[in-house]
Amino acid sequence: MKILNNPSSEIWKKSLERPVQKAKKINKVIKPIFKSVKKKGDQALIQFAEEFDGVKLTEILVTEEEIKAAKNQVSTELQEAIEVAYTNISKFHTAQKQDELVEEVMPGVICRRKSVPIQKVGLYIPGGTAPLFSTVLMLAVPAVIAGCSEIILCSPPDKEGNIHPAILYTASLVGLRKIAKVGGAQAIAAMTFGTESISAVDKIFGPGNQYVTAGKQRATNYGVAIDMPAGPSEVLVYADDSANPAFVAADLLSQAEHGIDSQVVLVTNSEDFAKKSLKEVDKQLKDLPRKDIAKKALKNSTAVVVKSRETTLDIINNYAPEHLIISVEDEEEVVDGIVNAGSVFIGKYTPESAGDYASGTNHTLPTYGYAKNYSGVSLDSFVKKITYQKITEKGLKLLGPTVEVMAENELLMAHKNAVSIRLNYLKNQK
Ligand SMILES: NC(=O)c1ccc[n+]([C@@H]2O[C@H](COP(=O)([O-])OP(=O)(O)OC[C@H]3O[C@@H](n4cnc5c(N)ncnc54)[C@H](O)[C@@H]3O)[C@@H](O)[C@H]2O)c1
Ligand SMILES: N[C@H](CO)Cc1c[nH]c[nH+]1
Ligand SMILES: [Zn+2]
Repeated sequence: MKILNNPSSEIWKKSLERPVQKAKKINKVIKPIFKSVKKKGDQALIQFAEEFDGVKLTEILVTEEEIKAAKNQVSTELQEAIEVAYTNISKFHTAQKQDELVEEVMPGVICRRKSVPIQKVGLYIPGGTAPLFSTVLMLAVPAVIAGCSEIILCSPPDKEGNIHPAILYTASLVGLRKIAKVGGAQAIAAMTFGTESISAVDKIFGPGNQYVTAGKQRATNYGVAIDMPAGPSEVLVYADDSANPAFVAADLLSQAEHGIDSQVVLVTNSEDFAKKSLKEVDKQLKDLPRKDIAKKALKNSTAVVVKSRETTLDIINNYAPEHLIISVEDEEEVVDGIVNAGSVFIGKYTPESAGDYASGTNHTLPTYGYAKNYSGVSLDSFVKKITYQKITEKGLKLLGPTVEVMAENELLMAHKNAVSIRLNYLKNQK
């Protein structure tokens, strides 16, 4: 991880570029996967599991027996931790429910808006290098609270043809029953087109590697909605001398260990603090089981030393990090200046991993700068909002002439007539 001292905006922009996503190359791989799944259904899924996951599957869907057996393989300690996380995530997502909105905008013209669940949703749970059972909570809890009627979960099988027991345990705790042993772009294609075992869905959710992310983008060509591009994890830590360099290093490493294409950034006003933090990174890295992955991610990573608060905010809002940690004395002042970030962690006792697992917020967040125009997953992601209007006789008499004038001026006489015919009818009633 290199240190940039008071760089110009050209230099910090260049240094903070995310590792290149090989979109062209990845699309070349996933195009035939989509074609094959569309044509051959389950047979293609079995073939790709053999090719990419190294296992010959006989069944795509997880059986009830497998789900029951999974519970015995998850320690009581972990079951209890999952329960705490489940409770917090449920509380925060239930609190996001919105009452139906009703507004009488003029006498007799009543407008309403109501959240209605998306019926069929597909949840992707990554399983390539780490069994992300926490992602099950992040996606399934809001899907259930929203009231989605069909929920399918896809996750890659291991070499024995199993999904990690903690993923199965968590899915069953939340009430999911349809779980498929499919990973990568083939899982996304299956949820897009449907196969014998997997129904086509209306919207696909979940993070994943570049094949999954590109697959989700491709799914949108077929009328399927997606939550957002949620790719390689990243964090930006903004810290001053009041922060603890060991805490900062631990936070940087927590996201660097996700994948070799992850990126972490430190922004600080003190060169000395930057040096201390990077020394801690080297020290803590040695003991990590995933140090080889983290080391590669750190190669894409930078510490930026800047004195001015204005430039700091410029860097953060330009980078638009998936996760932003603010560990400075006047933290709330900084919070007010943030306009682009997936999720913000405030103060030195708020590690990013608390949000990854159990604080209650959602960890499925926009990466790669998409925090500029996307939100993270929330209850809203699982509903669409239908609007309604009811116009009474009195309302039409009041509003009708406005519509007539506007329609006439747009040269759309049929639109005008739909009002005039009613107003004339009401006139003749008298
Ligand atoms: N942004 C977020 O909210 C968030 C949350 C959690 C995880 N993540 C990210 O999710 C990612 C998880 O990636 P992962 O790889 O561990 O699991 P994954 O489940 O996303 O991918 C594994 C699958 O990729 C496919 N695949 C692998 N190599 C392939 C190849 N050469 N050709 C075609 N397909 C291939 C296989 O089908 C395999 O089953 C990480 O990058 C992590 O940072 C992001
Ligand atoms: N940090 C990831 C989101 O970028 C989510 C996660 C799951 N488990 C651990 N972390
Ligand atoms: Zn994480």
